[in-house]
Amino acid sequence: MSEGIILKALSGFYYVDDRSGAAPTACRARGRFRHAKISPLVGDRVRFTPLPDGSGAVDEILPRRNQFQRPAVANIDQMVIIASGAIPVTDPFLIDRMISLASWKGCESIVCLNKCDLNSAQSLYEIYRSAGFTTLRVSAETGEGIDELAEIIAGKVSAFTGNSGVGKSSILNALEPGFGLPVGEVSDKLGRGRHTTRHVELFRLKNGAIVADTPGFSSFDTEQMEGCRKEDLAATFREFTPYLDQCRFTGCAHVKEKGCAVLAAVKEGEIARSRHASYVRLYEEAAQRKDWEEKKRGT
Ligand SMILES: Nc1nc2c(ncn2[C@@H]2O[C@H](COP(=O)(O)OP(=O)(O)OP(=O)(O)O)[C@@H](O)[C@H]2O)c(=O)[nH]1
Ligand SMILES: [Zn+2]
Repeated sequence: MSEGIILKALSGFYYVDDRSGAAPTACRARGRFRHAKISPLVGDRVRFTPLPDGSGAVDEILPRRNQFQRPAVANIDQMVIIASGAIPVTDPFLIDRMISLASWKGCESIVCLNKCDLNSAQSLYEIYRSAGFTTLRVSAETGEGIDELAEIIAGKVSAFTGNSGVGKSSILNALEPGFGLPVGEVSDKLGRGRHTTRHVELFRLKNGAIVADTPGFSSFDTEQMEGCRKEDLAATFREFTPYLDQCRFTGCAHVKEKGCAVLAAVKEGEIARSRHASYVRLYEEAAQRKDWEEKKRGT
């Protein structure tokens, strides 16, 4: 039996890389996974049996460190959230939702502001820098900041996410010239990308980084995203931490309560307004999701 990592899942095949330098083995999953309703995910570490015809069969999925539904990947060390101050301009809510989800799953977030040749994304830069995230400016076009990004992802498994057309594939091409990933035109009047990337795929870069390019999302897609319980949400906003035990009432929701230390910090400019607004939106969503799940269970 061999061991490897699933780089790509397409049309019922899982492409498993065993680090031998040979092309990945196209594997089918054993029937028992289907019966147990378990699907192997891109990023899964698996044991597989190579078959005489060059294909293989996935026998076992090794324990996952984490798993995400959108993008559908497992075992991610860090989310690299690509955003842009140029068209298509990124809504900070999308960044905050990704960061919160990643944090809940035990995964670091890096904010990478692309297209800085067109727009320096100053307000996004300040929001995420001051919240304590590694925030960098890059340009896939001019190459600015690409070396810094290469250092941040070296030796780790990173997922590149971001709204469609923000330049995820372009950045991968800039990191590894010769990759030649297809890049879409942002020609649409609304400034949306064209969803060039349709599936999740992991790429191994020369510096040992493993990177997932994921399909770009729109705000519509993210409405259906998973999330944590409302009680766990504040802990996924890292800059709230120093204030969480300073509120007047225990169990404070930090939404509009009297004597809330988080709200006071927002007022003082110590927490960005957009970050708190995202928190409130996610809080309301989490509350609704709970109601809905309870109704579904008939409780
Ligand atoms: N000026 C400029 N244009 C860029 C930059 N990065 C990407 N673009 C352009 O933005 C458009 C979209 O780039 P993609 O790399 O396809 O974006 P994506 O995020 O992978 O898009 P999806 O696959 O739809 O999620 C292309 O026309 C790129 O040439 C940049 O740093 N500067
Ligand atoms: Zn509070």
